[in-house]
Order: sequence, then structure tokens, then C-alpha cells
Amino acid sequence: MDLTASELSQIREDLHQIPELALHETRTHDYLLGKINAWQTPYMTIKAVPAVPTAILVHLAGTRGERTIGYRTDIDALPVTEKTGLPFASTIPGQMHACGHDVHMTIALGILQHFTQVQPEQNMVFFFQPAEENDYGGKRVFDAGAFSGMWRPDEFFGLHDNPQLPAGQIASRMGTLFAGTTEIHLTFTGVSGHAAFPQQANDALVAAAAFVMQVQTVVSRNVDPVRGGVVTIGDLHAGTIGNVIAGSAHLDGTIRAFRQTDIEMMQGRVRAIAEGVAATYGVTAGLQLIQGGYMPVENAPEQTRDLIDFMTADPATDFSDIAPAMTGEDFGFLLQQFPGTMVWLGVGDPQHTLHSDQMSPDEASLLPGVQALTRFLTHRMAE
Ligand SMILES: CC(=O)N[C@@H](CCC[C@H](N)C(=O)O)C(=O)O
Repeated sequence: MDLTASELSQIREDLHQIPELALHETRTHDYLLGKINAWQTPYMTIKAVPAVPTAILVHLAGTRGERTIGYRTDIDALPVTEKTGLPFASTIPGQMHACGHDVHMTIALGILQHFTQVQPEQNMVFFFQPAEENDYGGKRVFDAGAFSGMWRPDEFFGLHDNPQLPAGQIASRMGTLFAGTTEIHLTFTGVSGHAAFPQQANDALVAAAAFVMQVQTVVSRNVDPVRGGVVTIGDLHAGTIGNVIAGSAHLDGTIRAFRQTDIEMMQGRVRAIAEGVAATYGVTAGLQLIQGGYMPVENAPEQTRDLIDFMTADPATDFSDIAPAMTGEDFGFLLQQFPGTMVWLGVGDPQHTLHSDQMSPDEASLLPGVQALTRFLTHRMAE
């Protein structure tokens, strides 16, 4: 018997209560492993990844076993204080599944459980991946050599929830689905001093303010407007009190675009502006630009054409074609190594965006999500 809607809801609510940050997903790991172990079959093998201890890989040997189909879910949460008021809200202060990875894990477990009841035709590898929000867990596991031998998927599929779409709807597109991103971490260091004697200090706060304004020109003046891009500075800390000139200022932000060439051009402009501001204001700039595994999520032509054709023709699946989004995903790195497709799953909470402290996916999305992906993967294995 496949998992029922209420069993899927219970799993999602259990996971929702224990959100853990990137590379610290120990309780989540143990919960997932408990479920997977309960569904042991003679054709299942479970593998740990010592370099990334919260990762789990599960191999199901197929009856034909000529090819290997990969399915990936992320498992980490965000440093967000939940304000949903749900009876099963986060029990970990300051941490929340505000990006719906609890939904992603539930869907992956639902699909896995199905194929422990019905042996797949082809081999399958399920990847429970830590650190999607930060620290690029997919790349870390790949770099650790975890996808070699029987663990190497010929193709990889994955899903992300989308509160703006109706619960249970699947959406994707040919080509690029999500942007590539680069984290910006910048510290200006000057000389602090008394507010009354600015001539004897080098004000890092003024340099940071100038940087925030100048960096807006990257998108408005350097990026092709038809292709688009984003530079957001989301965090700025400088100084301690009103009558002391700030000796240092720290900024964090993100660069986003759909093409890797645009991302690299934008990285260069951000670096030039940071260096220019530092020279102008007599401070030093310590800049880190980290792309890690957040490459653009490029859906592969063959797998994606097949997925769209299958889901469009499947009367039980509500499928829609969708425009690309500036969200990032380190599944983009895995799709550079293995052909495959990422899809959105609608979770019907249009009042709230991903990363909102009130984001509350509709659990009516769980069963259709599991069933649509299970039907597609079954079809894919018969190809
Ligand atoms: C789907 C989603 O929300 N993903 C995150 C990925 C973050 C990448 C990295 N930490 C960065 O900020 O560049 C997103 O914020 O889009």
C-alpha cells in the first residue's frame, strides 16, 4: 500500500517541527533514516557520506537495471522565526522550514516508499541532500565522490514547492528554470574615532552606504535588460553608537542571473565597485564572492521534453508551463553533471512567498505531488 494523504501529512508535520540549518540536519537525518529503514527490501542499499554526515543515499535495484534514475530532495531549513501559529510549528527557536523542504522530503519519502512496494524497472538513487539554502550540499556530496559506480544516476529529477501555484499543480519549462546565484560578503575597514573629529577617522559606514547605492548600477547599467539580473544587499551592519565613527561595516547580499556569463560579468562589476569605493573613501575592502554550487538550473532538453509531454497528456496531472524565476537552487550544480529536470510543485499559499515566516503549504499538495512524480518516473523507466 502506498502512503495515504494522512500518513504523508503526518510525516510533513513531524519534519516541520524539527527544522535544522545547513549541515546540522542531524535530527532530520535520523527521522528520514528511521522511515527508510522501516521500508527495507532486499533490493535496497543505504549509503552514508562521511564527508557530509547528514546526507543519505538510497539505491533501489531495478528488475531490468539497465539505467539509474536519480531523485533528489533537500533537507535543510532557514534561520527564520516561525509565525504561522500552526499546532505543529517549529520547536526549534529561530529556525523554520520556510522554504518548504519539509514538503520536498515528504514527497521524496512518498515516492521512495512506493518503489519499495513495487520494484522499479530501472535502478533508482534517492539523494537526501543537506545544505541547499547555504553551503551547497549537492556539490559537497558530488565532490566527495558519492555518485560513483552504482550510485551514478544517468539522469536526475527534483522538485521545489511554489506557494503561488495551486496545491498539487506541477510546473516546469524547457531550458533555464532558476537563476544562478553568488553570495556577496563584504567588509569595509576604516579608522574609527570621535563623531566630532571626522577628519581624523576613515568612516567605514559612509563607504558602505556609497557601495549600496553604487552597486544598484550593475543591474540598471551593465546587465542586458532583456535578460535581467538581481543584486540585493540584504544585510548591513556598521558602528556601535551615534557619537562614534564606525571603523568597520559588513554587508551580505546576493547576485542572480539566468546565464553564467552574466553572473561572472556581475561578479566583476561588484568587485570593481567595492575596490573603487574603498579607494575613494580611504578604507580597505575585504570581499568574498561565493557561487559554490548555485549554478543556473538548466533543464536538460530530452528529459524535460519527455516530462512536459507526459505530464501534459496525463489526465491525472495538473501541469502548467512557467516562466523562469530568480530563485536559486544548488540542484543547478547537479544538473551540470547529470541531465535532468527540476519542477515546481504548487502548494497553494499565494498570500506568502517562499522564506516568509508565515509560509504554510497546503497539505492537499502532498498526495498529487507524490503520485504525479511516481507516474512520471515509472514511465521514464519504461523508456
Ligand atoms: C529556492 C531558494 O529559495 N533558494 C535559495 C538559494 C540560496 C543560494 C545562496 N545562499 C544565495 O543567496 O546566493 C534562494 O535564496 O534563492
